[in-house]
Amino acid sequence: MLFMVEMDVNIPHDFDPAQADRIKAEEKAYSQTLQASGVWRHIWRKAGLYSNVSIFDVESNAALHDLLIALPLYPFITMTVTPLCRHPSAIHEDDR
Ligand SMILES: O=C(O)C[C@H]1C=CC(=O)O1
Repeated sequence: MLFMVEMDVNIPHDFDPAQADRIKAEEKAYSQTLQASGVWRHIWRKAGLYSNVSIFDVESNAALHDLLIALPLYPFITMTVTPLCRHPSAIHEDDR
């Protein structure tokens, strides 16, 4: 099942910068592990924003939920989740 997830990150200005850097490093490692596994198919920065748009390929809504709430930055992220399905004009076989 494919989902588009838009993540807007908002770390409070008074949050300890060293702690923020540690959480960001954990987030990067977590994200790259999931990308390598194929579950986190795409991640794009929204230009000019501390936001991304990502595509996940997971087995179920519950699997996506578990994956998202485990994000180290989760407490600082506002998310919008959109289920996706294959477009009838798509030409790439993996767009499903
Ligand atoms: O920077 C972000 O967009 C937030 C988050 C998502 C993946 C990652 O490495 O950081």
